[in-house]
Amino acid sequence: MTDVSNDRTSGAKIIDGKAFAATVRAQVAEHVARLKADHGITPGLAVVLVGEDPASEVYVSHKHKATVEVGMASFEHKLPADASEEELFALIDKLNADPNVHGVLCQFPVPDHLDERRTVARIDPAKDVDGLSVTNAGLLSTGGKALVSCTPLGCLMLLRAEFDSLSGKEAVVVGRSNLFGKPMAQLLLGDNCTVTIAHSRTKDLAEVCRRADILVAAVGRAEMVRGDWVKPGATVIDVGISRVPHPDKPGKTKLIGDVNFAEAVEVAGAITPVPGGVGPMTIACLLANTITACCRANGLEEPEGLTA
Ligand SMILES: Nc1nc(=O)c2c([nH]1)NC[C@@H]1CN(c3ccc(C(=O)N[C@@H](CCC(=O)O)C(=O)O)cc3)C=[N+]21
Repeated sequence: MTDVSNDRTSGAKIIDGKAFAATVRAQVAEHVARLKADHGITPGLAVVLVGEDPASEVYVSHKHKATVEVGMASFEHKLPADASEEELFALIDKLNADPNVHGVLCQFPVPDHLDERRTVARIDPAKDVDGLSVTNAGLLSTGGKALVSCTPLGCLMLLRAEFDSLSGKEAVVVGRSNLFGKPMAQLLLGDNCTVTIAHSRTKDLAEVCRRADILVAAVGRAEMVRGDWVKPGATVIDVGISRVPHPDKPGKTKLIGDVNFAEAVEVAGAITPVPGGVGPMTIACLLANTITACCRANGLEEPEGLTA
């Protein structure tokens, strides 16, 4: 089957995350223009990259480009792979204190001699646009005004657009990371879903997944979720991004998700593709979080629709 448009007669609706992300970025750009015109404020995002991981370099350059495109200030800081914790923390302290920087993100993974938990803890929670700090995770789970981790926030936006209401839906999140699974579960709970967090030790994982009206796969294992794990008509959100050798183009790679797309698309009601699904939403939500942080820092009203 080659037709992947939304009006096919069989198979699932393909959720176009790339197009949705473009609308989010356009909203962000409008707010940036207003902040500049009405208040003389340019929202700024600082990204810190330690070491020379090629995948991370690509992500960071995508983030930089997207930031500049919406009219924000982008501050890129690269530290050598052998940078000490003192050097990294000195940089984070400087960004925390800089009034032109409203969001601070340290790209992960960091080299082994550095500690992600300690790094996140060093970032001012008000600038923690990854939503990873203990403060933001705690605010999210207690229904407060958190900065919410970008990928789960993007998934929530896609899901809200698919349904009139998420209330009462059976949601299964496969994966329990602090970066994704846990905040995703909290967001779905906040929208009144019945939430199950499944993971690698879950008994009868396929059976648990088959209960889901909303199945969110973030296991980190390529194509692990098979077609017969999907309840007919379910909405499937694929958070996986594995880079594998391209089957037809020697020397090239391709991205695949945690869901076996070809199988699942025949069963699901709606499904996100990889690429072009969740990934672009992550970057759009990073920009959205920077606006939110900027408005809060300046005591201004927050834009609607860009937060949870
Ligand atoms: N502190 C931190 N925060 C992050 O949010 C973070 C991180 N570290 N480390 C790495 C992961 C990964 N990540 C992605 C962002 C965009 C795409 C994205 O735009 N993907 C496109 C395709 C891109 C391509 O073709 O390579 C898509 O799925 O369509 C994917 C993955 C953010 N991460």
